[in-house]
Amino acid sequence: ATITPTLDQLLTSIDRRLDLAEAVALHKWDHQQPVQASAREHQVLVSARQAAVAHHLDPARVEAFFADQIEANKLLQYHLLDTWHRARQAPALPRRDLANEVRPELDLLQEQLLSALARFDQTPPDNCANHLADALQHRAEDSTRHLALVRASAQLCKLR
Ligand SMILES: O=C(O)C(=O)C[C@]1(C(=O)O)C=C[C@@H](O)C=C1
Repeated sequence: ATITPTLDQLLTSIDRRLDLAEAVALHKWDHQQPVQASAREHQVLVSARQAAVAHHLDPARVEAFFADQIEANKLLQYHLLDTWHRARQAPALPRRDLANEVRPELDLLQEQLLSALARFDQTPPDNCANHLADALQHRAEDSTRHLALVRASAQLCKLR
């Protein structure tokens, strides 16, 4: 299949956000916090909606896109926590504070995601769903990441 650069750039940004799920899950493991943080989700969605206009994007499109990013992030977190519970331990990775380090980094990715989404929406590929499926297969390092990418990109081809 042909590589669609705008799709590829968007998936790279989506992947970067998913990469942070491990640091989030480690913080939640250490501090026995639930994965679900509804107030924070609301903040993320409000902020994304507000930034949509500057990117000439429909706020509803942006909210749906970020809701999918959050769902995919939670999917990875639940999976990681399950793995660590089974092992009775979490990996000895450097810890990063959720509020002071990881969430600000998630916030920084918002702009990158919106730019990439705007470029993608300007020239969506023909046979979008087929292109997407090929790109996801090509990109995912393992079946868990593949599933998370599928979840994160659920509405990408749903263009008005
Ligand atoms: O900030 C957190 O606590 C996260 O787990 C990250 C995130 C997100 O993807 O932005 C995901 C799930 C939470 O419900 C809130 C936000």
